[in-house]
Amino acid sequence: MSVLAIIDHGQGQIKKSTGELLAYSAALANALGTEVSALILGTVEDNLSDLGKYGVSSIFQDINAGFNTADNQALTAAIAQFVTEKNIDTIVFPDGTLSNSVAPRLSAKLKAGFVSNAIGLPKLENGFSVKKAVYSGKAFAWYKINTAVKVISISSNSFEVKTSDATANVEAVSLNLEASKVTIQSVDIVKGEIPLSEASIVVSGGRGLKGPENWKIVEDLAHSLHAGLACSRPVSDSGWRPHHEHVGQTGKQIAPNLYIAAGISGAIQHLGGVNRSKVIVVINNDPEAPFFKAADYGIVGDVFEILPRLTAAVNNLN
Ligand SMILES: Cc1cc2nc3c(=O)[nH]c(=O)nc-3n(C[C@H](O)[C@H](O)[C@H](O)COP(=O)(O)OP(=O)(O)OC[C@H]3O[C@@H](n4cnc5c(N)ncnc54)[C@H](O)[C@@H]3O)c2cc1C
Repeated sequence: MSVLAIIDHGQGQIKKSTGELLAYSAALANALGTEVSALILGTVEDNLSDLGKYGVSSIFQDINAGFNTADNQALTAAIAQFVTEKNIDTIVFPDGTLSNSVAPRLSAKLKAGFVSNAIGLPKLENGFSVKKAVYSGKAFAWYKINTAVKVISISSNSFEVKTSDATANVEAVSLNLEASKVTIQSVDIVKGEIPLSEASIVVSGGRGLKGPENWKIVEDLAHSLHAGLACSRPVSDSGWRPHHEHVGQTGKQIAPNLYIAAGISGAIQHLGGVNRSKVIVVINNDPEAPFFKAADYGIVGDVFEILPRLTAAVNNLN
Protein backbone atom coordinates (compact mmCIF):
# COMPACT_ATOMS: atom_id res chain seq x y z
CA MET A 1 0.00 0.00 0.00
CA SER A 2 1.39 3.45 -0.84
CA VAL A 3 0.44 6.93 -2.06
CA LEU A 4 1.76 8.53 -5.26
CA ALA A 5 1.47 12.25 -6.11
CA ILE A 6 1.61 13.18 -9.81
CA ILE A 7 3.48 16.47 -10.35
CA ASP A 8 2.18 18.71 -13.15
CA HIS A 9 4.40 21.09 -15.14
CA GLY A 10 4.47 23.18 -18.27
CA GLN A 11 6.88 25.52 -20.07
CA GLY A 12 9.75 24.13 -17.97
CA GLN A 13 8.17 25.06 -14.63
CA ILE A 14 6.38 22.95 -12.07
CA LYS A 15 2.84 24.19 -11.45
CA LYS A 16 1.81 26.33 -8.48
CA SER A 17 -0.46 23.47 -7.34
CA THR A 18 2.56 21.26 -6.49
CA GLY A 19 3.08 22.40 -2.89
CA GLU A 20 -0.52 21.66 -1.95
CA LEU A 21 -0.44 18.35 -3.86
CA LEU A 22 2.64 17.12 -2.00
CA ALA A 23 1.52 18.35 1.43
CA TYR A 24 -1.87 16.65 0.94
CA SER A 25 -0.31 13.40 -0.30
CA ALA A 26 2.13 13.28 2.63
CA ALA A 27 -0.71 13.85 5.13
CA LEU A 28 -2.86 11.21 3.40
CA ALA A 29 -0.03 8.64 3.56
CA ASN A 30 0.45 9.48 7.23
CA ALA A 31 -3.26 8.93 7.91
CA LEU A 32 -3.15 5.61 6.01
CA GLY A 33 0.05 4.55 7.81
CA THR A 34 1.88 4.09 4.53
CA GLU A 35 4.59 5.61 2.33
CA VAL A 36 4.39 8.50 -0.09
CA SER A 37 6.34 9.35 -3.22
CA ALA A 38 5.89 11.60 -6.25
CA LEU A 39 6.30 11.11 -9.99
CA ILE A 40 7.18 13.68 -12.63
CA LEU A 41 7.29 12.85 -16.32
CA GLY A 42 9.60 15.04 -18.43
CA THR A 43 12.08 17.81 -17.72
CA VAL A 44 11.76 21.02 -15.71
CA GLU A 45 14.10 23.85 -14.75
CA ASP A 46 13.16 23.67 -11.05
CA ASN A 47 15.33 21.95 -8.46
CA LEU A 48 13.12 18.99 -7.54
CA SER A 49 14.94 18.15 -4.31
CA ASP A 50 13.66 21.47 -2.89
CA LEU A 51 10.15 19.98 -3.01
CA GLY A 52 11.07 17.85 0.01
CA LYS A 53 9.99 20.82 2.13
CA TYR A 54 6.36 19.84 1.46
CA GLY A 55 6.78 16.46 3.16
CA VAL A 56 7.51 14.05 0.28
CA SER A 57 11.07 12.73 0.52
CA SER A 58 11.09 10.52 -2.56
CA ILE A 59 10.55 11.88 -6.08
CA PHE A 60 10.83 9.74 -9.22
CA GLN A 61 11.55 11.49 -12.51
CA ASP A 62 11.63 10.24 -16.09
CA ILE A 63 13.77 12.83 -17.85
CA ASN A 64 12.69 11.77 -21.33
CA ALA A 65 11.87 15.22 -22.79
CA GLY A 66 9.37 13.46 -25.07
CA PHE A 67 6.99 13.49 -22.10
CA ASN A 68 6.91 17.32 -22.20
CA THR A 69 4.96 17.17 -25.47
CA ALA A 70 3.29 13.77 -25.10
CA ASP A 71 -0.48 13.47 -25.28
CA ASN A 72 -2.72 12.50 -22.38
CA GLN A 73 -2.99 8.86 -23.46
CA ALA A 74 0.80 8.46 -23.49
CA LEU A 75 1.08 10.13 -20.06
CA THR A 76 -1.67 7.86 -18.73
CA ALA A 77 0.07 4.72 -20.02
CA ALA A 78 3.40 5.68 -18.42
CA ILE A 79 1.79 6.49 -15.04
CA ALA A 80 -0.16 3.21 -15.15
CA GLN A 81 3.08 1.31 -15.82
CA PHE A 82 4.78 3.00 -12.84
CA VAL A 83 1.82 2.44 -10.52
CA THR A 84 1.62 -1.24 -11.44
CA GLU A 85 5.37 -1.86 -11.12
CA LYS A 86 5.57 -0.11 -7.72
CA ASN A 87 2.35 -1.64 -6.42
CA ILE A 88 0.83 1.75 -5.60
CA ASP A 89 -2.81 1.89 -4.61
CA THR A 90 -3.63 5.59 -4.07
CA ILE A 91 -2.83 8.15 -6.76
CA VAL A 92 -3.30 11.88 -6.13
CA PHE A 93 -3.54 14.51 -8.90
CA PRO A 94 -3.34 18.30 -8.48
CA ASP A 95 -6.07 20.66 -9.63
CA GLY A 96 -5.67 21.44 -13.33
CA THR A 97 -5.30 19.79 -16.71
CA LEU A 98 -3.90 16.47 -15.48
CA SER A 99 -6.85 16.08 -13.17
CA ASN A 100 -9.28 16.66 -16.06
CA SER A 101 -7.57 14.66 -18.76
CA VAL A 102 -5.23 12.04 -17.28
CA ALA A 103 -6.84 11.10 -13.93
CA PRO A 104 -10.11 9.79 -15.49
CA ARG A 105 -8.17 7.81 -18.14
CA LEU A 106 -5.89 6.35 -15.46
CA SER A 107 -8.81 5.29 -13.30
CA ALA A 108 -10.42 3.53 -16.28
CA LYS A 109 -7.14 1.78 -17.15
CA LEU A 110 -6.55 0.62 -13.55
CA LYS A 111 -10.26 -0.13 -12.90
CA ALA A 112 -9.97 2.30 -10.00
CA GLY A 113 -12.60 4.55 -8.43
CA PHE A 114 -11.97 8.25 -9.11
CA VAL A 115 -13.19 11.29 -7.19
CA SER A 116 -12.24 14.76 -8.43
CA ASN A 117 -11.94 18.03 -6.50
CA ALA A 118 -11.41 16.60 -3.02
CA ILE A 119 -11.48 19.29 -0.34
CA GLY A 120 -9.73 17.72 2.62
CA LEU A 121 -8.39 14.37 3.69
CA PRO A 122 -10.67 11.34 3.28
CA LYS A 123 -12.54 9.78 6.20
CA LEU A 124 -10.98 6.36 6.77
CA GLU A 125 -13.02 4.91 9.65
CA ASN A 126 -15.40 3.07 7.40
CA GLY A 127 -13.59 2.70 4.09
CA PHE A 128 -12.35 5.66 2.05
CA SER A 129 -14.80 8.58 1.82
CA VAL A 130 -13.82 11.77 0.04
CA LYS A 131 -15.43 15.15 0.67
CA LYS A 132 -15.91 17.31 -2.41
CA ALA A 133 -17.63 20.56 -3.31
CA VAL A 134 -20.70 20.27 -5.54
CA TYR A 135 -23.22 22.69 -7.13
CA SER A 136 -20.53 25.28 -7.94
CA GLY A 137 -19.26 25.24 -4.38
CA LYS A 138 -22.71 25.81 -2.81
CA ALA A 139 -22.81 22.36 -1.16
CA PHE A 140 -20.58 19.48 -0.04
CA ALA A 141 -20.94 15.78 -0.72
CA TRP A 142 -19.15 12.65 0.49
CA TYR A 143 -18.16 10.03 -2.10
CA LYS A 144 -16.99 6.59 -1.02
CA ILE A 145 -14.38 4.86 -3.22
CA ASN A 146 -14.97 1.12 -3.15
CA THR A 147 -12.07 -0.15 -5.26
CA ALA A 148 -8.65 -1.32 -4.01
CA VAL A 149 -6.86 1.21 -6.22
CA LYS A 150 -8.04 4.77 -5.74
CA VAL A 151 -7.55 7.94 -7.78
CA ILE A 152 -8.33 11.39 -6.39
CA SER A 153 -7.69 14.94 -7.49
CA ILE A 154 -7.59 17.80 -5.02
CA SER A 155 -9.22 21.16 -5.28
CA SER A 156 -6.91 24.20 -5.04
CA ASN A 157 -6.77 26.06 -1.73
CA SER A 158 -8.44 23.26 0.17
CA PHE A 159 -5.48 22.05 2.19
CA GLU A 160 -3.11 23.95 4.44
CA VAL A 161 0.49 23.82 3.25
CA LYS A 162 3.24 23.72 5.87
CA THR A 163 6.90 23.57 4.93
CA SER A 164 10.09 22.36 6.61
CA ASP A 165 13.83 22.42 5.80
CA ALA A 166 13.72 18.86 4.40
CA THR A 167 14.89 17.99 0.88
CA ALA A 168 13.76 15.14 -1.36
CA ASN A 169 15.77 12.34 -2.91
CA VAL A 170 15.25 12.45 -6.70
CA GLU A 171 15.55 9.07 -8.44
CA ALA A 172 15.61 8.54 -12.21
CA VAL A 173 13.18 6.08 -13.77
CA SER A 174 12.71 4.97 -17.34
CA LEU A 175 9.16 4.32 -18.48
CA ASN A 176 7.73 3.42 -21.87
CA LEU A 177 6.79 6.47 -23.90
CA GLU A 178 4.24 5.26 -26.39
CA ALA A 179 3.73 7.16 -29.64
CA SER A 180 1.38 10.09 -29.07
CA LYS A 181 -1.73 10.22 -31.23
CA VAL A 182 -1.61 14.02 -30.94
CA THR A 183 1.56 16.06 -30.36
CA ILE A 184 1.89 19.65 -29.21
CA GLN A 185 3.72 21.49 -31.98
CA SER A 186 3.95 24.92 -30.41
CA VAL A 187 2.36 26.99 -27.68
CA ASP A 188 1.92 30.73 -28.18
CA ILE A 189 1.65 32.33 -24.78
CA VAL A 190 0.24 35.85 -24.51
CA LYS A 191 3.41 37.78 -23.66
CA GLY A 192 3.69 39.74 -20.43
CA GLU A 193 0.55 38.24 -18.89
CA ILE A 194 0.42 36.06 -15.82
CA PRO A 195 -1.68 32.98 -16.72
CA LEU A 196 -4.83 32.96 -14.59
CA SER A 197 -4.22 29.37 -13.45
CA GLU A 198 -0.81 30.32 -12.06
CA ALA A 199 -1.64 33.77 -10.63
CA SER A 200 -1.55 34.13 -6.82
CA ILE A 201 -3.46 37.40 -7.10
CA VAL A 202 -6.19 38.17 -9.66
CA VAL A 203 -7.78 41.56 -10.32
CA SER A 204 -11.11 41.26 -12.12
CA GLY A 205 -13.50 43.78 -13.65
CA GLY A 206 -17.20 43.66 -14.45
CA ARG A 207 -19.82 45.73 -16.20
CA GLY A 208 -19.45 48.37 -13.48
CA LEU A 209 -16.36 49.55 -15.40
CA LYS A 210 -18.78 50.84 -18.08
CA GLY A 211 -16.56 50.14 -21.10
CA PRO A 212 -13.22 48.83 -22.40
CA GLU A 213 -11.74 52.34 -22.47
CA ASN A 214 -11.76 52.31 -18.65
CA TRP A 215 -9.75 49.10 -18.20
CA LYS A 216 -6.47 50.91 -17.57
CA ILE A 217 -7.41 51.38 -13.89
CA VAL A 218 -7.90 47.58 -13.57
CA GLU A 219 -4.63 46.88 -15.41
CA ASP A 220 -2.72 49.41 -13.29
CA LEU A 221 -3.72 47.69 -10.06
CA ALA A 222 -2.95 44.26 -11.57
CA HIS A 223 0.53 45.42 -12.64
CA SER A 224 1.28 46.92 -9.23
CA LEU A 225 0.27 43.67 -7.51
CA HIS A 226 1.91 41.38 -10.14
CA ALA A 227 -1.57 39.95 -10.58
CA GLY A 228 -3.44 38.18 -13.35
CA LEU A 229 -6.37 39.90 -15.09
CA ALA A 230 -9.90 38.50 -15.21
CA CYS A 231 -13.41 39.68 -16.06
CA SER A 232 -17.07 38.69 -15.84
CA ARG A 233 -18.77 36.99 -18.77
CA PRO A 234 -20.76 39.96 -20.13
CA VAL A 235 -17.49 41.88 -20.32
CA SER A 236 -15.87 39.29 -22.60
CA ASP A 237 -19.15 38.65 -24.48
CA SER A 238 -19.27 42.37 -25.29
CA GLY A 239 -15.71 42.23 -26.61
CA TRP A 240 -14.40 44.59 -23.90
CA ARG A 241 -11.84 41.96 -22.87
CA PRO A 242 -10.49 38.74 -24.44
CA HIS A 243 -12.36 35.50 -23.73
CA HIS A 244 -9.41 33.88 -21.94
CA GLU A 245 -9.98 36.36 -19.06
CA HIS A 246 -13.60 35.30 -18.49
CA VAL A 247 -14.01 33.51 -15.15
CA GLY A 248 -17.04 31.69 -13.80
CA GLN A 249 -19.15 28.64 -14.37
CA THR A 250 -18.75 28.86 -18.14
CA GLY A 251 -15.27 30.41 -18.05
CA LYS A 252 -12.05 29.63 -16.20
CA GLN A 253 -12.30 28.28 -12.67
CA ILE A 254 -9.60 29.87 -10.54
CA ALA A 255 -8.39 29.66 -6.94
CA PRO A 256 -5.89 32.46 -6.28
CA ASN A 257 -4.78 33.57 -2.82
CA LEU A 258 -6.44 36.94 -3.43
CA TYR A 259 -9.31 37.77 -5.82
CA ILE A 260 -10.23 41.45 -6.21
CA ALA A 261 -13.59 41.95 -7.94
CA ALA A 262 -14.32 45.49 -9.15
CA GLY A 263 -17.79 46.41 -10.43
CA ILE A 264 -18.99 42.79 -10.49
CA SER A 265 -22.42 41.97 -9.02
CA GLY A 266 -21.56 38.43 -7.81
CA ALA A 267 -24.05 36.33 -9.77
CA ILE A 268 -23.96 32.64 -8.86
CA GLN A 269 -22.49 31.79 -12.27
CA HIS A 270 -19.57 34.15 -11.59
CA LEU A 271 -19.06 32.88 -8.03
CA GLY A 272 -18.91 29.30 -9.32
CA GLY A 273 -15.53 30.09 -10.90
CA VAL A 274 -13.94 32.13 -8.12
CA ASN A 275 -15.33 30.97 -4.78
CA ARG A 276 -12.31 28.76 -4.04
CA SER A 277 -10.13 31.90 -3.77
CA LYS A 278 -8.53 32.18 -0.34
CA VAL A 279 -9.46 35.84 0.18
CA ILE A 280 -12.09 37.74 -1.83
CA VAL A 281 -12.21 41.56 -1.91
CA VAL A 282 -15.26 43.17 -3.51
CA ILE A 283 -15.54 46.78 -4.68
CA ASN A 284 -19.08 47.81 -5.59
CA ASN A 285 -21.09 51.02 -5.22
CA ASP A 286 -24.26 49.08 -4.37
CA PRO A 287 -24.16 47.92 -0.72
CA GLU A 288 -26.80 45.30 -1.59
CA ALA A 289 -24.66 43.69 -4.32
CA PRO A 290 -24.80 39.88 -3.76
CA PHE A 291 -21.00 39.60 -4.03
CA PHE A 292 -20.60 41.18 -0.58
CA LYS A 293 -22.09 38.02 0.97
CA ALA A 294 -19.20 35.97 -0.46
CA ALA A 295 -16.53 38.59 0.29
CA ASP A 296 -13.91 38.51 3.03
CA TYR A 297 -13.48 42.28 2.65
CA GLY A 298 -15.83 44.71 0.96
CA ILE A 299 -15.47 48.31 -0.14
CA VAL A 300 -18.72 50.15 -0.87
CA GLY A 301 -17.63 52.77 -3.36
CA ASP A 302 -17.05 53.87 -6.91
CA VAL A 303 -14.48 51.74 -8.78
CA PHE A 304 -13.28 54.86 -10.61
CA GLU A 305 -12.24 56.33 -7.28
CA ILE A 306 -11.24 53.19 -5.33
CA LEU A 307 -9.07 51.39 -7.91
CA PRO A 308 -6.62 54.32 -8.48
CA ARG A 309 -6.39 54.84 -4.71
CA LEU A 310 -5.59 51.16 -4.14
CA THR A 311 -2.95 51.25 -6.90
CA ALA A 312 -1.34 54.33 -5.37
CA ALA A 313 -1.34 52.68 -1.93
CA VAL A 314 0.28 49.51 -3.33
CA ASN A 315 2.87 51.55 -5.23
CA ASN A 316 3.75 53.37 -2.01
CA LEU A 317 4.50 50.01 -0.39
CA ASN A 318 6.75 48.80 -3.24
C1 LIG B 1 -25.86 29.75 -18.15
C2 LIG B 1 -25.16 30.99 -17.69
C3 LIG B 1 -23.80 30.95 -17.49
C4 LIG B 1 -23.11 32.08 -17.05
N1 LIG B 1 -21.77 32.00 -16.84
C5 LIG B 1 -21.12 33.09 -16.34
C6 LIG B 1 -19.73 33.04 -16.06
O1 LIG B 1 -19.06 32.03 -16.26
N2 LIG B 1 -19.15 34.14 -15.54
C7 LIG B 1 -19.83 35.30 -15.31
O2 LIG B 1 -19.22 36.27 -14.84
N3 LIG B 1 -21.14 35.38 -15.59
C8 LIG B 1 -21.80 34.31 -16.11
N4 LIG B 1 -23.12 34.42 -16.40
C9 LIG B 1 -23.75 35.74 -16.29
C10 LIG B 1 -24.15 36.08 -14.86
O3 LIG B 1 -25.44 35.54 -14.60
C11 LIG B 1 -24.20 37.60 -14.67
O4 LIG B 1 -25.08 38.16 -15.62
C12 LIG B 1 -22.83 38.26 -14.84
O5 LIG B 1 -21.88 37.65 -14.00
C13 LIG B 1 -22.94 39.73 -14.47
O6 LIG B 1 -21.75 40.38 -14.80
P1 LIG B 1 -21.33 41.70 -14.02
O7 LIG B 1 -21.39 41.47 -12.58
O8 LIG B 1 -20.07 42.19 -14.62
O9 LIG B 1 -22.48 42.75 -14.49
P2 LIG B 1 -23.74 43.32 -13.72
O10 LIG B 1 -24.61 42.25 -13.22
O11 LIG B 1 -24.31 44.33 -14.63
O12 LIG B 1 -23.14 44.04 -12.43
C14 LIG B 1 -22.36 45.20 -12.47
C15 LIG B 1 -22.08 45.58 -11.04
O13 LIG B 1 -21.26 46.73 -11.04
C16 LIG B 1 -21.71 47.60 -10.00
N5 LIG B 1 -21.31 48.96 -10.40
C17 LIG B 1 -21.82 49.75 -11.38
N6 LIG B 1 -21.15 50.91 -11.46
C18 LIG B 1 -20.20 50.87 -10.48
C19 LIG B 1 -19.19 51.78 -10.06
N7 LIG B 1 -19.00 52.95 -10.67
N8 LIG B 1 -18.40 51.41 -9.01
C20 LIG B 1 -18.58 50.23 -8.39
N9 LIG B 1 -19.51 49.33 -8.77
C21 LIG B 1 -20.31 49.64 -9.81
C22 LIG B 1 -23.20 47.41 -9.93
O14 LIG B 1 -23.70 47.76 -8.66
C23 LIG B 1 -23.33 45.92 -10.22
O15 LIG B 1 -23.32 45.17 -9.02
C24 LIG B 1 -23.82 33.29 -16.83
C25 LIG B 1 -25.21 33.32 -17.03
C26 LIG B 1 -25.87 32.19 -17.46
C27 LIG B 1 -27.35 32.25 -17.65
